[in-house]
Amino acid sequence: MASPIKFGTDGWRGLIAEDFTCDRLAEVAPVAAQVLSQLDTTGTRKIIVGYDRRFMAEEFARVTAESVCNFGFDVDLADTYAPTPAFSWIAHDQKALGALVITASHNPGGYSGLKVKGGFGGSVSPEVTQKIEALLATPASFPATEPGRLQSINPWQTGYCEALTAHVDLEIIRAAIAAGRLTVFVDVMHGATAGGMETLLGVPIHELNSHRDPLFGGGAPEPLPKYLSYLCRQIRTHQHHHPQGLAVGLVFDGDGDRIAAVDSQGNFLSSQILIPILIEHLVTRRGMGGEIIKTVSGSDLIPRIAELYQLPLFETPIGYKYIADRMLTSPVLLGGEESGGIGYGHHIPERDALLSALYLLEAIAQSGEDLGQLYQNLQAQTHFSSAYDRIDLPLANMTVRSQLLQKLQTQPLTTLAGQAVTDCLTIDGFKFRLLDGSWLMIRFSGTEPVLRLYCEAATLEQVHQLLNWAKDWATCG
Ligand SMILES: O=P(O)(O)OC[C@H]1O[C@H](O)[C@H](O)[C@@H](O)[C@@H]1O
Repeated sequence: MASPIKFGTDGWRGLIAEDFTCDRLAEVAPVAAQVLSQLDTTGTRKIIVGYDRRFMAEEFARVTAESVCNFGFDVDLADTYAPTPAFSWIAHDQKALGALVITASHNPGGYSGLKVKGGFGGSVSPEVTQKIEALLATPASFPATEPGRLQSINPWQTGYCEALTAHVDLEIIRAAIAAGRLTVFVDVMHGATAGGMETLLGVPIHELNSHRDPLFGGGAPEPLPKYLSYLCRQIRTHQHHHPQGLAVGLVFDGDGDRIAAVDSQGNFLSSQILIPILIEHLVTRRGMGGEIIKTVSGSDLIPRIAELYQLPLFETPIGYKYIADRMLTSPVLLGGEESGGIGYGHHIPERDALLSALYLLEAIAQSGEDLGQLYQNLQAQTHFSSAYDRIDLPLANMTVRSQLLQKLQTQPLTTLAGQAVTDCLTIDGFKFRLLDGSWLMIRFSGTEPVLRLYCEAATLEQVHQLLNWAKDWATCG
């Protein structure tokens, strides 16, 4: 039986042909458009419809566009895939009501989804998605109107690419590539950023996993080390043969709003490391400032970097919508998430992996230093070094979920792997601080049926010890 239509951490996701069907989409999309129009004060009727490279993405986008059009909205329907942030940018640039994007982001190939972006250029707030859910539960009949107009657009030719490249010194990046000082590998994970970096840079780069594969090689288009062994090997081999230059690997998720990287030694760098590197770059080489936003699962290095550069810090639950909300009211430099979403107050209130990639290339080209080296410099400056990892435990069913939640609520953990808990933060999930400064967080995903276990400690050994403890706690009843 299909699951009820629920909006999670970002959008409505579902298994294709089971939960996520054309019929249900044709119901949800016009309601989402109506709710977006209720927020509008300008009188526009324009909605942008975009999609990623998943199974049937074009067909789902057409159903979305036509169903929305039938309710009197004017639709700009993408004629090809593009990253989700491109559609957020277009919605903002075109002063549209918002964008409806067919994507299940980083989820495995069986899933599709619908992300709802506001005309301000980012994810709508939980109040908005709750309103959509409420209207779906009690279908109100919307007044009949003349159908709107439907036109197609090429999302790559809307000004989005120029908006990104305007933020960086393209010439210095191109010169470093041309001189062999910098070699760029990009793993697009078969997703919607395919071709994107080459379009932006205007010079050839090494793009991996470019072809469309709706099964994502049997994994998921999520920038995690377990999917990146091929990229790491390519980089190590390249560096071995070209030791005089620096190589970098940039990795994007299925819809281009998350990023990770690999340094020239083939080491994986998650956004826990990239966020500090990007803050340092924007502050020291670009002379920028503003507030830093992190989610509760962000590394402890982030507050230390904020302190180093005397930047205010703000912490939110997980979900970029909370960061976007804050960006709309405060002068924010950067807002970033553990899962790889990083965005900038001077762009749109949305994560944008391509812009982060450009900034990272600029940081390497300007400093002449490898990403791994830039990270080590920051560790030395803040006198803080740590290791981080996350485990995602599949949940057999909703009963297991509620049992675990009840256990967390009724039997508070006071020690963890033999260490005393000094604090428990419940902004989102349960984040336990331990006596030695390490932390472990237990939280249910809002996008897939998994329990996430997050941990940061002084060494990777300690991280794995704590994660194994948590895994046993979660699985041993
Ligand atoms: O941990 P989850 O609830 O699955 O969320 C993981 C991620 O999902 C989506 O991509 C959201 O847009 C992100 O903001 C969030 O970090």
